[in-house]
Amino acid sequence: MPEFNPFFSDLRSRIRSKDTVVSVGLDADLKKIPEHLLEKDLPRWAFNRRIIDATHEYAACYKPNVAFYEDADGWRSLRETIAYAEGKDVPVLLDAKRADIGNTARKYAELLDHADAITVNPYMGRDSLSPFLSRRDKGVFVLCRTSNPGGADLQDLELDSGEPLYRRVAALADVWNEAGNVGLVVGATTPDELEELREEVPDLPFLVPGVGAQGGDAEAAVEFGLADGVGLVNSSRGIIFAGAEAGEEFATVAGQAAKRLRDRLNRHRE
Ligand SMILES: O=C(O)c1cc(=O)[nH]c(=O)n1[C@@H]1O[C@H](COP(=O)(O)O)[C@@H](O)[C@H]1O
Repeated sequence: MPEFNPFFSDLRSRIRSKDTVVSVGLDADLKKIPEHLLEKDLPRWAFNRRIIDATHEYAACYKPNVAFYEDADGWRSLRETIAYAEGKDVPVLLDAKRADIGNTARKYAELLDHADAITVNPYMGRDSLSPFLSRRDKGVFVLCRTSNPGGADLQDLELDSGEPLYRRVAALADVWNEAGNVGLVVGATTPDELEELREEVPDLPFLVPGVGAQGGDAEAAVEFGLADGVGLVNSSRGIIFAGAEAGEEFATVAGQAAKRLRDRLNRHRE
Protein backbone atom coordinates (compact mmCIF):
# COMPACT_ATOMS: atom_id res chain seq x y z
CA MET A 1 0.00 0.00 0.00
CA PRO A 2 1.40 3.45 -0.89
CA GLU A 3 2.13 5.89 1.89
CA PHE A 4 -0.21 8.86 2.26
CA ASN A 5 0.80 11.65 -0.12
CA PRO A 6 1.45 15.24 1.09
CA PHE A 7 -2.27 16.12 1.12
CA PHE A 8 -3.27 13.16 3.29
CA SER A 9 -0.16 13.51 5.49
CA ASP A 10 -1.03 17.16 6.12
CA LEU A 11 -4.65 16.21 6.76
CA ARG A 12 -3.51 13.58 9.26
CA SER A 13 -1.42 16.23 11.05
CA ARG A 14 -4.36 18.61 11.20
CA ILE A 15 -6.74 15.90 12.43
CA ARG A 16 -4.27 15.04 15.19
CA SER A 17 -3.33 18.55 16.22
CA LYS A 18 -6.89 19.93 16.23
CA ASP A 19 -8.50 16.66 17.26
CA THR A 20 -11.26 16.87 14.67
CA VAL A 21 -12.48 15.04 11.56
CA VAL A 22 -15.16 17.62 10.76
CA SER A 23 -15.40 18.85 7.19
CA VAL A 24 -17.32 22.12 7.17
CA GLY A 25 -19.28 22.35 3.93
CA LEU A 26 -19.24 25.89 2.58
CA ASP A 27 -22.39 25.64 0.47
CA ALA A 28 -23.02 29.38 0.53
CA ASP A 29 -26.53 29.50 -0.89
CA LEU A 30 -27.33 33.16 -1.64
CA LYS A 31 -30.98 32.49 -0.81
CA LYS A 32 -30.05 31.55 2.76
CA ILE A 33 -27.35 34.09 3.54
CA PRO A 34 -28.41 36.54 6.29
CA GLU A 35 -30.04 39.60 4.87
CA HIS A 36 -27.63 42.09 6.43
CA LEU A 37 -24.80 40.61 4.29
CA LEU A 38 -26.62 40.92 0.98
CA GLU A 39 -25.60 44.54 0.55
CA LYS A 40 -21.90 43.60 0.57
CA ASP A 41 -19.90 43.55 -2.66
CA LEU A 42 -19.48 39.75 -2.43
CA PRO A 43 -22.09 38.41 0.03
CA ARG A 44 -20.90 34.79 -0.22
CA TRP A 45 -17.35 35.80 0.63
CA ALA A 46 -18.54 38.01 3.49
CA PHE A 47 -20.59 35.08 4.78
CA ASN A 48 -17.79 32.52 4.41
CA ARG A 49 -15.23 34.76 6.09
CA ARG A 50 -17.41 35.03 9.18
CA ILE A 51 -18.16 31.29 9.11
CA ILE A 52 -14.44 30.48 8.83
CA ASP A 53 -13.58 32.81 11.70
CA ALA A 54 -16.15 31.03 13.87
CA THR A 55 -15.45 27.41 12.85
CA HIS A 56 -11.79 26.99 11.88
CA GLU A 57 -10.76 25.63 15.29
CA TYR A 58 -13.16 22.72 14.78
CA ALA A 59 -12.52 22.14 11.06
CA ALA A 60 -10.26 19.44 9.64
CA CYS A 61 -11.08 20.89 6.22
CA TYR A 62 -13.46 23.17 4.36
CA LYS A 63 -15.48 21.74 1.50
CA PRO A 64 -17.02 24.38 -0.75
CA ASN A 65 -19.37 22.84 -3.29
CA VAL A 66 -18.72 24.67 -6.56
CA ALA A 67 -22.45 24.52 -7.45
CA PHE A 68 -22.89 27.50 -5.14
CA TYR A 69 -20.20 29.58 -6.90
CA GLU A 70 -20.61 29.01 -10.63
CA ASP A 71 -21.13 32.62 -11.71
CA ALA A 72 -18.78 35.61 -12.04
CA ASP A 73 -19.13 36.89 -8.46
CA GLY A 74 -19.22 33.31 -7.24
CA TRP A 75 -15.78 32.47 -8.59
CA ARG A 76 -14.38 35.64 -7.01
CA SER A 77 -16.02 34.71 -3.72
CA LEU A 78 -14.61 31.21 -3.93
CA ARG A 79 -11.07 32.43 -4.61
CA GLU A 80 -11.21 34.77 -1.60
CA THR A 81 -12.69 32.01 0.55
CA ILE A 82 -10.01 29.47 -0.37
CA ALA A 83 -7.19 31.95 0.27
CA TYR A 84 -8.70 32.86 3.65
CA ALA A 85 -9.14 29.22 4.72
CA GLU A 86 -5.58 28.43 3.72
CA GLY A 87 -4.42 31.48 5.67
CA LYS A 88 -5.93 29.74 8.71
CA ASP A 89 -4.02 26.54 7.78
CA VAL A 90 -7.20 24.64 6.96
CA PRO A 91 -7.07 22.51 3.80
CA VAL A 92 -9.72 23.08 1.14
CA LEU A 93 -11.48 20.22 -0.61
CA LEU A 94 -13.29 21.47 -3.70
CA ASP A 95 -16.50 19.53 -4.19
CA ALA A 96 -16.69 19.65 -7.98
CA LYS A 97 -17.56 16.01 -8.89
CA ARG A 98 -15.71 16.42 -12.20
CA ALA A 99 -14.29 14.10 -14.89
CA ASP A 100 -14.54 14.04 -18.70
CA ILE A 101 -12.70 12.85 -21.82
CA GLY A 102 -8.96 13.38 -21.45
CA ASN A 103 -8.66 16.75 -23.16
CA THR A 104 -11.45 18.26 -21.07
CA ALA A 105 -10.45 16.50 -17.86
CA ARG A 106 -7.02 18.10 -18.17
CA LYS A 107 -8.74 21.50 -18.02
CA TYR A 108 -10.99 20.51 -15.12
CA ALA A 109 -7.95 19.25 -13.21
CA GLU A 110 -6.61 22.82 -13.25
CA LEU A 111 -9.15 23.46 -10.49
CA LEU A 112 -6.55 21.77 -8.31
CA ASP A 113 -4.24 24.75 -8.88
CA HIS A 114 -6.54 26.54 -6.42
CA ALA A 115 -7.36 23.87 -3.85
CA ASP A 116 -5.83 20.97 -1.93
CA ALA A 117 -8.25 18.25 -3.00
CA ILE A 118 -11.26 17.60 -5.22
CA THR A 119 -14.19 15.21 -5.62
CA VAL A 120 -14.40 13.33 -8.95
CA ASN A 121 -16.97 11.15 -10.69
CA PRO A 122 -15.67 7.73 -11.80
CA TYR A 123 -18.46 7.00 -14.31
CA MET A 124 -16.27 7.73 -17.38
CA GLY A 125 -13.45 5.49 -16.22
CA ARG A 126 -9.74 5.66 -15.55
CA ASP A 127 -8.62 7.97 -18.38
CA SER A 128 -11.21 10.59 -17.36
CA LEU A 129 -9.56 10.72 -13.93
CA SER A 130 -5.91 10.53 -14.97
CA PRO A 131 -5.29 14.29 -14.98
CA PHE A 132 -6.54 14.41 -11.38
CA LEU A 133 -4.72 11.27 -10.25
CA SER A 134 -1.47 12.55 -11.73
CA ARG A 135 -1.58 15.48 -9.30
CA ARG A 136 0.36 13.37 -6.84
CA ASP A 137 0.49 15.98 -4.09
CA LYS A 138 -3.30 16.66 -4.04
CA GLY A 139 -6.27 14.66 -2.74
CA VAL A 140 -8.71 12.98 -5.14
CA PHE A 141 -11.98 11.72 -3.63
CA VAL A 142 -13.82 9.29 -5.92
CA LEU A 143 -17.62 9.10 -5.62
CA CYS A 144 -18.43 5.54 -4.59
CA ARG A 145 -21.73 5.16 -2.68
CA THR A 146 -23.47 8.51 -2.51
CA SER A 147 -25.83 9.67 0.23
CA ASN A 148 -28.83 10.61 -1.90
CA PRO A 149 -31.89 8.32 -2.24
CA GLY A 150 -31.14 7.73 -5.94
CA GLY A 151 -27.60 6.61 -5.07
CA ALA A 152 -28.96 3.06 -5.23
CA ASP A 153 -30.28 3.35 -8.81
CA LEU A 154 -26.93 2.64 -10.46
CA GLN A 155 -24.42 2.19 -7.63
CA ASP A 156 -26.24 -0.82 -6.13
CA LEU A 157 -26.62 -2.67 -9.45
CA GLU A 158 -25.25 -6.18 -9.23
CA LEU A 159 -22.48 -7.13 -11.60
CA ASP A 160 -22.06 -10.64 -13.09
CA SER A 161 -19.62 -11.36 -10.27
CA GLY A 162 -22.45 -10.75 -7.79
CA GLU A 163 -20.83 -7.66 -6.29
CA PRO A 164 -22.58 -4.30 -6.44
CA LEU A 165 -21.14 -1.64 -8.73
CA TYR A 166 -20.05 0.56 -5.81
CA ARG A 167 -17.75 -2.22 -4.60
CA ARG A 168 -16.13 -2.42 -8.00
CA VAL A 169 -15.62 1.35 -7.92
CA ALA A 170 -13.92 1.01 -4.52
CA ALA A 171 -11.65 -1.78 -5.80
CA LEU A 172 -10.72 0.29 -8.86
CA ALA A 173 -10.03 3.37 -6.74
CA ASP A 174 -7.66 1.24 -4.68
CA VAL A 175 -5.80 0.30 -7.87
CA TRP A 176 -5.76 3.96 -8.97
CA ASN A 177 -4.17 4.95 -5.66
CA GLU A 178 -0.59 4.60 -6.91
CA ALA A 179 0.43 7.93 -5.39
CA GLY A 180 -1.39 7.58 -2.06
CA ASN A 181 -3.64 10.46 -3.13
CA VAL A 182 -7.04 8.72 -3.43
CA GLY A 183 -10.00 8.70 -1.06
CA LEU A 184 -13.62 7.56 -1.46
CA VAL A 185 -16.91 9.39 -1.00
CA VAL A 186 -19.34 7.20 0.95
CA GLY A 187 -22.53 8.62 2.44
CA ALA A 188 -23.45 8.36 6.11
CA THR A 189 -27.00 7.49 5.07
CA THR A 190 -25.92 3.92 4.17
CA PRO A 191 -24.01 2.65 7.24
CA ASP A 192 -24.00 -1.01 6.11
CA GLU A 193 -22.27 -0.03 2.89
CA LEU A 194 -19.82 2.10 4.87
CA GLU A 195 -18.87 -0.95 6.92
CA GLU A 196 -18.61 -3.20 3.88
CA LEU A 197 -16.46 -0.71 2.00
CA ARG A 198 -14.11 -0.21 4.94
CA GLU A 199 -13.41 -3.96 4.74
CA GLU A 200 -13.00 -3.84 0.96
CA VAL A 201 -10.48 -0.97 0.99
CA PRO A 202 -8.96 -0.71 4.48
CA ASP A 203 -6.35 1.85 3.44
CA LEU A 204 -8.47 4.50 1.68
CA PRO A 205 -9.67 7.50 3.71
CA PHE A 206 -13.35 8.29 3.21
CA LEU A 207 -15.14 11.60 2.88
CA VAL A 208 -18.47 10.86 4.55
CA PRO A 209 -21.22 13.40 3.77
CA GLY A 210 -24.82 13.12 4.85
CA VAL A 211 -24.72 13.74 8.60
CA GLY A 212 -26.71 16.76 9.77
CA ALA A 213 -29.37 17.89 7.28
CA GLN A 214 -29.59 14.48 5.56
CA GLY A 215 -29.89 12.59 8.86
CA GLY A 216 -27.04 10.08 8.29
CA ASP A 217 -25.37 7.93 10.93
CA ALA A 218 -22.59 9.94 12.62
CA GLU A 219 -21.33 6.97 14.64
CA ALA A 220 -20.91 4.75 11.56
CA ALA A 221 -19.33 7.68 9.71
CA VAL A 222 -16.53 7.79 12.27
CA GLU A 223 -16.30 4.07 12.93
CA PHE A 224 -15.86 3.16 9.27
CA GLY A 225 -14.83 6.44 7.59
CA LEU A 226 -11.30 6.60 8.94
CA ALA A 227 -8.22 4.79 7.59
CA ASP A 228 -5.36 4.92 10.05
CA GLY A 229 -7.24 7.76 11.76
CA VAL A 230 -7.62 9.77 8.54
CA GLY A 231 -10.97 10.65 7.03
CA LEU A 232 -13.57 13.42 6.97
CA VAL A 233 -17.18 13.66 8.07
CA ASN A 234 -18.95 16.54 6.35
CA SER A 235 -21.87 18.68 7.36
CA SER A 236 -22.81 21.74 5.32
CA ARG A 237 -26.27 23.20 6.05
CA GLY A 238 -26.26 21.71 9.56
CA ILE A 239 -23.33 23.96 10.44
CA ILE A 240 -23.34 27.05 8.26
CA PHE A 241 -27.08 27.68 8.46
CA ALA A 242 -27.52 26.53 12.07
CA GLY A 243 -27.90 30.21 12.95
CA ALA A 244 -30.42 31.03 10.23
CA GLU A 245 -32.75 32.55 12.82
CA ALA A 246 -29.97 34.29 14.76
CA GLY A 247 -29.53 37.40 12.60
CA GLU A 248 -26.10 38.97 13.10
CA GLU A 249 -25.17 36.19 15.54
CA PHE A 250 -25.36 33.58 12.77
CA ALA A 251 -21.64 32.82 12.79
CA THR A 252 -21.49 32.29 16.55
CA VAL A 253 -24.27 29.73 16.25
CA ALA A 254 -22.45 28.06 13.33
CA GLY A 255 -19.32 27.84 15.47
CA GLN A 256 -21.31 26.16 18.24
CA ALA A 257 -22.77 23.68 15.73
CA ALA A 258 -19.30 22.83 14.40
CA LYS A 259 -18.02 22.31 17.94
CA ARG A 260 -20.99 20.10 18.80
CA LEU A 261 -20.40 17.93 15.73
CA ARG A 262 -16.68 17.67 16.50
CA ASP A 263 -17.43 16.58 20.07
CA ARG A 264 -20.09 14.11 18.94
CA LEU A 265 -17.79 12.53 16.36
CA ASN A 266 -14.88 12.44 18.80
CA ARG A 267 -16.94 10.41 21.24
CA HIS A 268 -16.93 7.63 18.64
CA ARG A 269 -13.25 7.92 17.64
CA GLU A 270 -10.81 5.46 19.16
O1 LIG B 1 -19.33 14.64 -2.72
C1 LIG B 1 -19.98 15.07 -1.75
O2 LIG B 1 -19.50 15.82 -0.92
C2 LIG B 1 -21.35 14.56 -1.53
C3 LIG B 1 -21.56 13.23 -1.87
C4 LIG B 1 -22.72 12.61 -1.44
O3 LIG B 1 -22.91 11.40 -1.62
N1 LIG B 1 -23.65 13.33 -0.78
C5 LIG B 1 -23.49 14.66 -0.50
O4 LIG B 1 -24.37 15.24 0.16
N2 LIG B 1 -22.37 15.30 -0.93
C6 LIG B 1 -22.21 16.76 -0.74
O5 LIG B 1 -22.08 17.03 0.66
C7 LIG B 1 -22.81 18.22 1.00
C8 LIG B 1 -23.91 17.84 1.96
O6 LIG B 1 -24.58 18.99 2.41
P1 LIG B 1 -25.57 18.96 3.69
O7 LIG B 1 -26.62 17.94 3.39
O8 LIG B 1 -26.08 20.36 3.73
O9 LIG B 1 -24.74 18.59 4.88
C9 LIG B 1 -23.30 18.81 -0.31
O10 LIG B 1 -22.34 19.72 -0.80
C10 LIG B 1 -23.39 17.60 -1.22
O11 LIG B 1 -23.21 17.94 -2.58
